[in-house]
Amino acid sequence: MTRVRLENVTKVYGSVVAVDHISFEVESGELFTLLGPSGCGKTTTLRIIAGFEVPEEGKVYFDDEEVTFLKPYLRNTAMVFQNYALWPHMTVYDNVAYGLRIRRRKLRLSEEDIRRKVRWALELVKLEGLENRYPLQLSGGQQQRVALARALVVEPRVLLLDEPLSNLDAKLRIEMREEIKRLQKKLGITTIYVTHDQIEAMSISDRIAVMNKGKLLQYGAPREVYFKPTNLFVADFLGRSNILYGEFLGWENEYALVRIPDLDADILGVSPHKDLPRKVAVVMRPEIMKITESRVPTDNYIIGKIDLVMFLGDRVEVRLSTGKTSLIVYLPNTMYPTIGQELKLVAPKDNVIVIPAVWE
Ligand SMILES: Nc1ncnc2c1ncn2[C@@H]1O[C@H](COP(=O)(O)OP(=O)(O)OP(=O)(O)O)[C@@H](O)[C@H]1O
Repeated sequence: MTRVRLENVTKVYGSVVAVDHISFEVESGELFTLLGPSGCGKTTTLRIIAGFEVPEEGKVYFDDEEVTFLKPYLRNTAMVFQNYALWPHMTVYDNVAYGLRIRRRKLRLSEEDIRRKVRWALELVKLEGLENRYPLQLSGGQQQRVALARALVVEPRVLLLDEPLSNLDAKLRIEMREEIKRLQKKLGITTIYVTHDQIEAMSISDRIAVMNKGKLLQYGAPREVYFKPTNLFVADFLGRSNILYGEFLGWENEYALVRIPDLDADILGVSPHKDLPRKVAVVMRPEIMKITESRVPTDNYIIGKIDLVMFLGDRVEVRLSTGKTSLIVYLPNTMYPTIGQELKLVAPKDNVIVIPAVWE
């Protein structure tokens, strides 16, 4: 099992800083996800770890060994690509065996050893019986399984997955992400996963690193990053948020008090920052707001009128018009809200997040 550490890594293409002084550590056996919008530098970071790219600055370590300049084939990583990158003229068996055959001498493998290992990998990804098919005779999901088997068969120190589910339909994506998570836990391979899909990232990862414009903005366990975003980009990119701008008035015990002109009210919330500037943003997730029957205003009391109702199956999403703004609120699917209905809500102050009002 291998720890992966990046120290201050920077990669520049011409005038584009693809990766900008990034540092993080992936623990041994962990599933670590790089999450961010297109072009934020996720793939470049992965390619640096694989050794396909050499950074201009910074260092990469596998455990305590520096590998920044080590050739890719000496790192023993395996990569799975979005487009599978299977060899169309080779059968499933030969695709999976390929990595073993090129290492055959070094690893002193007999044809029987190879057969055993290929069988093991195909069993892991549930493709037994399809050994003699060609990639084009397989569905997208099956092709992705072959790609996964081909990566796992060499028993890599580090498994690198670059948007592996992007080409699959929604249902299959959910099925495969479950399977990847199960497999990864079973084998305990240190895995670095790249995606722009925040739900996929939260569901599959031990920890997530959120990137934007080449920079790593925050990393932590999914719950930590979701519930305690330290900046506006993370709050907005991960999950859905109501973001309201206001003026920080000071601390009331451990709570930040914020005047919000759009609500014509003061809101209390918690902050991951000890010091807050005057201009702040208040983040309220749509699911934190609770209906109250109280007419007596309490902390973080919000009253408004519903102007849009959307039934989403597992919940009802409403738009609540309040003050000069409109909030997204999730209600249980047992409720039948209607347009024009008045709603009285409380946003529990421990679930309201206050952060500086800057987008970086
Ligand atoms: N070989 C290259 N030559 C020039 N610019 C590049 C090269 N590779 C990446 N870039 C640029 O570096 C930036 C980061 O690209 P990267 O592919 O790492 O982003 P990404 O987050 O993986 O995006 P996507 O999800 O779209 O693949 C982008 O602006 C991209 O255009």
